Amino acid sequence: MTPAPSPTGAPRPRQTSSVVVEGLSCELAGRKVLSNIGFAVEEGAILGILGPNGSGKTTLLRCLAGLQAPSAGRIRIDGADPRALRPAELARRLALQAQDSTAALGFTVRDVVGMGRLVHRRSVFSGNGAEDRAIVEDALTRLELEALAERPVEQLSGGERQRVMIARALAQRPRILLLDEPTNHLDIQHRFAVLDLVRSLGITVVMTLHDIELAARWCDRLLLLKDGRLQADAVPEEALTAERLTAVYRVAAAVDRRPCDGRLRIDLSPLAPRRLDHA
Ligand SMILES: Nc1ncnc2c1ncn2[C@@H]1O[C@H](COP(=O)(O)OP(=O)(O)OP(=O)(O)O)[C@@H](O)[C@H]1O
Repeated sequence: MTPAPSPTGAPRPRQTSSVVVEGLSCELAGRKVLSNIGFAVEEGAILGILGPNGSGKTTLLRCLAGLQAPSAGRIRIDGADPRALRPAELARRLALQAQDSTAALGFTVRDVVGMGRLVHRRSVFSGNGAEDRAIVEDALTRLELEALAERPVEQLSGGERQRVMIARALAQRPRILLLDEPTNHLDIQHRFAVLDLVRSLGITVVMTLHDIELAARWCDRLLLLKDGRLQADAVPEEALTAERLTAVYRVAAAVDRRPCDGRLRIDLSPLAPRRLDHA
């Protein structure tokens, strides 16, 4: 997959924070699923969110995208509260690739990627300009979807559909990209390719991931969540200690660096089974 240009061409200098979260808590169905979360993402940086199932990763992304109201705290997306922005204005600032792509069923791949351009039109009924078409073709090419462009999305495999949803988010040409487990259906080659592509965009990216080594390799900073609470907010080398991985994931962990390139090597294995004491 070919790296995409940032909307303005060259990657922007990393100076200001494009995402700022302070004291964020969120309740769903009367249960607190995020508690007092705070962090900032520098413009152009990639933030990875890690944590076990149910730790609040998707809820945090939904809060950033303005889809979920916090019960306390403050979120700023390029200086603005996402829930105070008009939908079109918010969509020009950020794009969310969600895990659930059922909204796209019944459309071809090209149509679905083209939906990323709708936010840039005055009306959904206004014409599909040459620039829009070129951006859609570019996104299809970058995600290696040209051969699938006329196929209905419901006929695609899980990994192909995942690439379509990423292409749609790219076609939106946002300043901030939110990705919810962008690699979970992808084979290893496409995982690397998609993450290389994301890295090459030069825009701010916040993504949830389950693969800890991929997160360590492609993210500038990592958040670790457990039960809705922040356990770490640091560069991968500092966030991913063996003690913290054991505490967060309840697995045995060993972390060292590969001699060949100095990258983090993370070895996880089950904890010794606990004896079940029966009275
Ligand atoms: N609409 C909802 N109503 C009530 N509870 C919800 C709702 N959505 C999520 N939850 C709960 O909130 C908690 C956090 O869910 P969330 O989807 O954010 O976790 P996650 O870290 O993304 O999990 P996973 O790794 O399994 O995708 C979970 O306990 C989940 O059951």
